[in-house]
Amino acid sequence: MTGQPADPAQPSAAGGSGHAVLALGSNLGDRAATLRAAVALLEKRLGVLAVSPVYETVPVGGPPQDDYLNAVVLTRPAPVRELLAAAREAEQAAERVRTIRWGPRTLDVDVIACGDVTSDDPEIIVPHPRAHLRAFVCVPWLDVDPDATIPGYGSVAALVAGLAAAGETAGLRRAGTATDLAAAAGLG
Ligand SMILES: Nc1ncnc2c1ncn2[C@@H]1O[C@H](COP(=O)(O)OP(=O)(O)OP(=O)(O)O)[C@@H](O)[C@H]1O
Ligand SMILES: Nc1nc2c(c(=O)[nH]1)N=C(CO)CN2
Repeated sequence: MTGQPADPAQPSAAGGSGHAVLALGSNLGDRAATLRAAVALLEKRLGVLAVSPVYETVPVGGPPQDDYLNAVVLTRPAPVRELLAAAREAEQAAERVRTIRWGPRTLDVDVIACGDVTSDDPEIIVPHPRAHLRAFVCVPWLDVDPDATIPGYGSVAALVAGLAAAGETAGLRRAGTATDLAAAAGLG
């Protein structure tokens, strides 16, 4: 934590009200270690408020590739460009190489939402335009914030129910406690 009150609902003039939501994914290299390092970096740059359980997930879209570890992190709110900069810094620290769209990667960090803030800047679209379609985002997000909503799409609980009914959650399973991310954020 950064020494400020850990209240996710605290308003912030810098980044709108509420907290920011970042989604992490890794399917190359030591996936669990990569996620832990990313959470530690996000703690330093933004201040981590909560981390979800880690899920092992079947790849959605893209070429045939190995399974992912996915998790969601809640951070303090910040301007969306700052959130993107922290996400990119974490990806660079993991030596991410961009090749084909939706191809395998050491680390992907997507900015999913930040309270009720919206951005249509193509460099940083908020809420993330595909978040509501992705069980590997919505399921861990719901775990860590049961009251979550996506501006324009409604409650994440309802989205997860719809994804489950469509069979989209079948490719997710909780990873073991060895991948727990809380310690990496200093959350004990
Ligand atoms: N909310 C956002 N979070 C992260 N990147 C974003 C966001 N909105 C737009 N972008 C832009 O998307 C571009 C592609 O990002 P990236 O290569 O991580 O895509 P991807 O993770 O493969 O696919 P997807 O966007 O479907 O998750 C980046 O240049 C980035 O600036
Ligand atoms: N299971 C899973 N599938 C994906 C993921 C991901 O993180 N997990 N990320 C993608 C592009 O961001 C495309 N497909």
